[in-house]
Amino acid sequence: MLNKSIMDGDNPDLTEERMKGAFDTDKMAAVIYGSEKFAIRRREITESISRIPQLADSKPFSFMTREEKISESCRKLSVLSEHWNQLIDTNNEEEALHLYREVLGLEGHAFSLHETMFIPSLVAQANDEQQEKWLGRAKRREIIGCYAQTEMGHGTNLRALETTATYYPSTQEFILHTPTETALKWWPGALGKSSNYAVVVADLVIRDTHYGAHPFMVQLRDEKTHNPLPGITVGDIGPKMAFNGADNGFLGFNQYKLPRDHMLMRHSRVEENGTYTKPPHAKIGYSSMVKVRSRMAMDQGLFMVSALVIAVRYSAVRRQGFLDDKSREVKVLDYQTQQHRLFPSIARAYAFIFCGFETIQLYDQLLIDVKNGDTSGMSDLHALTSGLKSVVTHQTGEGIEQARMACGGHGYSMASYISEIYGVAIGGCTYEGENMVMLLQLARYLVKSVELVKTGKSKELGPMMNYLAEPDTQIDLTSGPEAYVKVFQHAARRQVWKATDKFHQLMESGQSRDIAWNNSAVELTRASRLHTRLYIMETFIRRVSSISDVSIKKVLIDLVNVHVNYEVLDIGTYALEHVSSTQLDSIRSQLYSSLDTLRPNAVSLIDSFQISDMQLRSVLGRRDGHVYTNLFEWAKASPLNQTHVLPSVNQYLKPMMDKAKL
Ligand SMILES: CC/C=C\C/C=C\C/C=C\C/C=C\CCC(=O)SCCNC(=O)CCNC(=O)[C@H](O)C(C)(C)COP(=O)(O)OP(=O)(O)OC[C@H]1O[C@@H](n2cnc3c(N)ncnc32)[C@H](O)[C@@H]1OP(=O)(O)O
Ligand SMILES: Cc1cc2nc3c(=O)[nH]c(=O)nc-3n(C[C@H](O)[C@H](O)[C@H](O)COP(=O)(O)OP(=O)(O)OC[C@H]3O[C@@H](n4cnc5c(N)ncnc54)[C@H](O)[C@@H]3O)c2cc1C
Repeated sequence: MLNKSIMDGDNPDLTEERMKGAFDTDKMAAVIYGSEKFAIRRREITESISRIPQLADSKPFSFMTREEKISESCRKLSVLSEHWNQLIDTNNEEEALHLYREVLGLEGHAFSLHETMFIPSLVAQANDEQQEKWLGRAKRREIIGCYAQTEMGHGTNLRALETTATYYPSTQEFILHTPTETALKWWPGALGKSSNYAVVVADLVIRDTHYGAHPFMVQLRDEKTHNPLPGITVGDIGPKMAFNGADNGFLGFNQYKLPRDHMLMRHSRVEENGTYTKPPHAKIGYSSMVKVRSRMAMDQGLFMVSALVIAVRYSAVRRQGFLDDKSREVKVLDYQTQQHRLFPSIARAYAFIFCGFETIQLYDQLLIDVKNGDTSGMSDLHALTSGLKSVVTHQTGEGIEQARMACGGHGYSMASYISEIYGVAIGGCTYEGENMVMLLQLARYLVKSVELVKTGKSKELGPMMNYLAEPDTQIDLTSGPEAYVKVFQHAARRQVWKATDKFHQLMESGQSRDIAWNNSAVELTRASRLHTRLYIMETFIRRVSSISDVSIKKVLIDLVNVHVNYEVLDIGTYALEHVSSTQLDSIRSQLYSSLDTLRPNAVSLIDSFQISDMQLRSVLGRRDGHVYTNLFEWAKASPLNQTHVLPSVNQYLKPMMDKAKL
């Protein structure tokens, strides 16, 4: 059996799709998740979870209030605490994240930031003694932590953070203080009600000199009573667009005393007498953000996949309208428009995940290098992950929204769960650096790269930048995916140079650097997007070329074909400089035929992600495809349907109607 999801009693339309798949979904899972070993571990973990009934949702999540969601996730976390060691290798971050996704889903929970930012901050920023003191406790979950950086008045511009940490040599203490309302920490996940510790980012002040943002380990709540400690104001910021299982919070300090050794001192130090040692790289304190950004291609790829699993499975069981055969309605997945809506997103999701593996490894390597005193890779990874987080979050948002529309009316129902996936994923456009701002960070790097080329220093170009120095060449579109890479290189190179030239010309015309930058910003962000999309395409092709299994490689080449054709058409206005409109027409025809080629493998391609029904929380996306019966059951479970006559009818509608009858 090539598609391992085939089960007796499933919806025959889905079974038919799974029979059509031309490759082994377990083998594809090994490619997606980086190794056969991890793909197997994922399945084992999912299987073990299913044997612990207390880990199941106690009722449909969509019908829960915010308080119920928070209580439910805490209940499950306490059940999990009895099983951690038997379920996962607790030192393996990917296993832990899989466990969280399966059991707790995506709406957030008390440990939302503990694994993703609190522990990584201690790993990257705390010195050995500090790690000895806190890291073990954090890993054993004796304490719950979060990452408190953003303030009500400033998230983007970290240099303007108002919270101060003033050092007093006389007492060898810092005083943490929130001088204004806008200085309140605002947004940190799991801060409001769950965390009892936080890595707090504050402006370090010693003898009236401001040294800028530095991280501090701060206890917020009493470990016995969980009450806030004196001098601390903390609470929940209220409901959000989505992610309402998490208690994003506010935090204020009133002259709160903190011992000297609570500043995280791996890279910068404050001695007892107040002498300050600066870090080996000015931005090393920003590393926790780079860590999360380096994960975002993977995490966003998986958000998009969840929506696509739902939309593709549903499209294979939803029948509406006719093609040739007028005796039976067709699966909506057979419509070219439906394929055009969904398949390019499947391709992007695969591409994002392959990029994600690469950037996660780059971050892990950077962490080792920095520990050994080598900070030279920081700028490259900062630039790469800044662009990547911006492009993948934006395209993921687009892909999920198309997946929702592809499910018609039922996509709009919470039974599909796609709106929740969208709401959580789209937050990624904002958190870890607002997308425009991060595109402009990459643009700084691109402009510097062009300046290197212009001044004859091309040899100093960073990784992935050599194409900026190359001349335009003739493109032979029949020579395979590499030709499409060339189209992207041409378009990206032209746009990067154009934006840089504009910036330079504005400065030459007398504008200050900052004003010239602002007046070139839209062109600069365009350059960053093209450069990043080129990186995604190259990574995708490189990864697929490295695969040896013939059937897996074949279907992934089909997916690459969808990707490259779609992407080049999508940047048509830029590509037109290098590709004629006749050539674009031929790319369009190739895209349509590549959609056709991919069609028989669509369900197997999304099944390969092996996302469980428990994690998916979607009636439309059920693995067994029994959508309609379960849709009715789901609606019957609505709290509104627990009584025939609502109190509001008796109180308002009935008297109103009765009065109208008089
Ligand atoms: C993992 C999640 C899994 C699932 C998700 C599920 C649900 C979601 C749940 C929760 C969300 C999770 C996490 C969210 C947490 C947060 O949002 S934490 C807060 C994040 N905040 C930000 O990202 C703030 C963004 N702002 C910045 O990073 C900086 O302010 C800035 C980079 C924009 C500017 O910094 P400045 O200090 O002012 O520097 P600059 O003058 O612009 O640049 C000077 C030079 O420094 C280089 N540089 C900047 N940053 C770095 C870096 N990190 N590393 C290396 N170099 C850096 C910059 O490029 C400049 O270089 P030049 O050579 O050009 O001078
Ligand atoms: C779901 C979620 C979870 C979060 N979790 C955390 C957390 O755990 N910890 C934490 O500390 N924070 C967290 N945050 C906060 C988040 O990191 C910030 O909201 C984010 O960095 C954006 O900053 P901002 O809100 O100040 O946006 P702003 O900077 O105010 O953005 C507003 C507009 O101004 C534009 N803009 C701002 N500066 C520039 C510029 N220099 N050039 C051009 N345009 C500019 C932006 O592009 C945007 O269009 C979270 C946010 C969300 C939504």
